[in-house]
Amino acid sequence: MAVTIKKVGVIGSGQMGNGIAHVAALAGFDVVLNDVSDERLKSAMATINGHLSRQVAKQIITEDARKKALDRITSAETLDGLSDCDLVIETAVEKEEVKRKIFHELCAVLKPDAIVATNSSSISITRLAASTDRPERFIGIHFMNPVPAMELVELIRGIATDDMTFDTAKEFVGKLGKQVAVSEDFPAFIVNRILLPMINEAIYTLYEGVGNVEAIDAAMKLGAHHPMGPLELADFIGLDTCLSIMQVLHEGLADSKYRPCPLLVKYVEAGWLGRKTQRGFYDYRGDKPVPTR
Ligand SMILES: CC(=O)CC(=O)SCCNC(=O)CCNC(=O)[C@H](O)C(C)(C)COP(=O)(O)OP(=O)(O)OC[C@H]1O[C@@H](n2cnc3c(N)ncnc32)[C@H](O)[C@@H]1OP(=O)(O)O
Ligand SMILES: NC(=O)C1=CN([C@@H]2O[C@H](COP(=O)(O)OP(=O)(O)OC[C@H]3O[C@@H](n4cnc5c(N)ncnc54)[C@H](OP(=O)(O)O)[C@@H]3O)[C@@H](O)[C@H]2O)C=CC1
Repeated sequence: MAVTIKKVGVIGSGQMGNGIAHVAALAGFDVVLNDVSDERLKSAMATINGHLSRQVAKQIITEDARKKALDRITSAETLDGLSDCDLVIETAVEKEEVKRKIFHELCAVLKPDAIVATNSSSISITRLAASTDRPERFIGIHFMNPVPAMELVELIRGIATDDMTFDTAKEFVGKLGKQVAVSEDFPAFIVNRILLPMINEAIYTLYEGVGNVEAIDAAMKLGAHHPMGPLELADFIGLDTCLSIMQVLHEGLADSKYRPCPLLVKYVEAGWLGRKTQRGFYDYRGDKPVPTR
């Protein structure tokens, strides 16, 4: 049986964190948003306001709903501010050691009956659960990017996740107006097991000179009706996140077909992480994106 969720904590206020805070506040939940710096939190609040305002302009929500949603979000620079949340969703960077450290610190201050979730794109839910004091109350709630626009959320149980936690997470996702797909706890789950090898292959296609950035993206947009080309989508997801997911697939499934393309590694090493750093397969610093290869 599900328990009632009223207050939701979100750890990490990047593109996924601000999207999750946005949809949760709009659905009537109180939200506490946490990040490592005040500057990050201020920028996330401005982004959320911008996205809500766009929804007002498109008459998807009312001005009153925008104001009420913003009022429901508070920010917290430390994890202490999340202590009385009923559900905490971790959505910091896709690095296992960072997530484990967060869970260790969070569990020390969080009320014992609260549910802890991760928005990880790929990492074992069972392994992350083992770094908490409550593996039975731990679950993967994997949102898609951009959160306000995408209909799907994957739910992933770890080996110890109990039925109450699963039912509560399912009910929570339903209240956000999203559909659930249940995935077993395998590397990268369902969507990224399929999507990321396609993106990695597009990067190999570029690396081997089969086509340039423009040709590859046009081919998949016009030839396969994808809403974004694979390289544009990689920049949108974040090349650091794409590389981490490929590494989890490669290590977790021990199959060379998941080898991250060396060109993806090179872009990440250069700090060209896509839209969030203004440069990736496209350069976003001008009026319109310009391919970098
Ligand atoms: C990596 C992982 O772990 C898993 C993943 O998320 S993989 C990535 C999955 N996502 C995708 O594949 C996205 C593919 N792209 C698309 O579907 C579309 O290009 C898109 C929905 C992003 C934009 O669609 P579009 O028709 O070009 O733009 P537009 O009409 O302006 O926007 C459609 C909606 O998206 C919203 N949106 C667009 N970009 C947004 C952003 N960056 N942040 C928040 N919302 C955004 C708009 O507000 C709009 O919502 P409303 O209808 O509620 O106003
Ligand atoms: N991008 C995508 O398309 C999707 C991503 N995800 C997953 O969501 C998570 C976040 O991704 P995304 O939002 O794209 O990443 P971003 O890089 O946009 O945001 C991550 C945020 O977390 C912050 N952060 C880092 N360490 C901590 C910490 N210890 N405590 C609190 N905040 C911290 C970062 O701050 P700073 O930058 O200062 O380090 C940054 O603000 C990842 O696990 C990713 O795999 C899931 C679905 C889709």
